[in-house]
Amino acid sequence: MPFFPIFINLDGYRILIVGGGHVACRKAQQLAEYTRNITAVSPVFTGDFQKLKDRISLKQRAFSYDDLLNADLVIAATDDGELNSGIYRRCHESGIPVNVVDCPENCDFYFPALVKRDDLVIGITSSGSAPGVSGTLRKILDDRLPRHAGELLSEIGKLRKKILAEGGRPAENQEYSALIEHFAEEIEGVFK
Ligand SMILES: C[C@@]1(CC(=O)O)c2cc3[nH]c(cc4nc(cc5[nH]c(cc(n2)[C@H]1CCC(=O)O)[C@@](C)(CC(=O)O)[C@@H]5CCC(=O)O)C(CC(=O)O)=C4CCC(=O)O)c(CCC(=O)O)c3CC(=O)O
Ligand SMILES: NC(=O)C1=CN([C@@H]2O[C@H](COP(=O)(O)OP(=O)(O)OC[C@H]3O[C@@H](n4cnc5c(N)ncnc54)[C@H](O)[C@@H]3O)[C@@H](O)[C@H]2O)C=CC1
Repeated sequence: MPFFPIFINLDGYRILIVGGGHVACRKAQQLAEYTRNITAVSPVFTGDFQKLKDRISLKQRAFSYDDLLNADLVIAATDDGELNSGIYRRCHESGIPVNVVDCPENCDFYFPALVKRDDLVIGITSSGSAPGVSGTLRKILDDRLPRHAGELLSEIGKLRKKILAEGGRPAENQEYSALIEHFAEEIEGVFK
């Protein structure tokens, strides 16, 4: 079965990343765009990972199972398969959602490839079939999607809020429909 995409508000989630390598770093870079409450534990962090130190709490030591006591969402991203499976089992016992990077069967949730323009977020998955394909499609969309798509969305969002505050219905508002039409034309232009 394909994976179902769910977009989560990460406010209030304490996220724990176990591992400090290439894969853990990619997960950390993604998550850091959506929340500040991230801790990573690893005896060694790559140079790119260390660049995130202002946004992520880096604990330079081996993982301890006690680390799970302060976590609501866990990413097991070490190169130690046995440790990753152990983290999976303990998270399951404790009811903590977990992503295990070397074992799709041991994942409660999966990372998508992401295209982001402010609040506009496109998530892509191959449902585990071939993650490299998700990354390739992400690059194509990211190159084409206009940089200002997020600003256009923000403008439309502000109008929608105003209409709702005045007791109106966005779907019946001409200015709102015209802005969405303008948005569609801008996007369609680059995909023709
Ligand atoms: C199940 C999942 C679990 C999860 O990690 O959440 C998973 C699992 C595994 N990935 C593996 C390999 C690779 N993964 C990538 C890249 C990405 N992987 C991502 C997600 C996911 N990967 C989830 C499924 C999502 C989906 O199906 O779409 C992306 C989309 C998001 C992200 O990581 O942020 C990100 C692209 C981001 C971008 O470019 O935008 C590359 C390419 C590269 O590194 O450039 C390779 C090498 C090429 C290849 O194999 O395709 C392996 C084998 C490891 C080994 O060989 O040891 C496993 C384990 C297994 O399959 O057994
Ligand atoms: N899901 C995905 O997107 C992908 C998953 N993988 C898998 O991800 C795994 C990790 O790959 P890389 O990041 O490239 O490896 P890496 O060798 O760059 O990093 C491994 C990290 O694990 C840390 N680590 C090891 N023992 C630890 C412990 N006891 N406590 C805390 N941290 C510990 C190391 O310090 C290191 O930072 C591999 O098993 C690989 O098969 C690989 C590519 C993509």
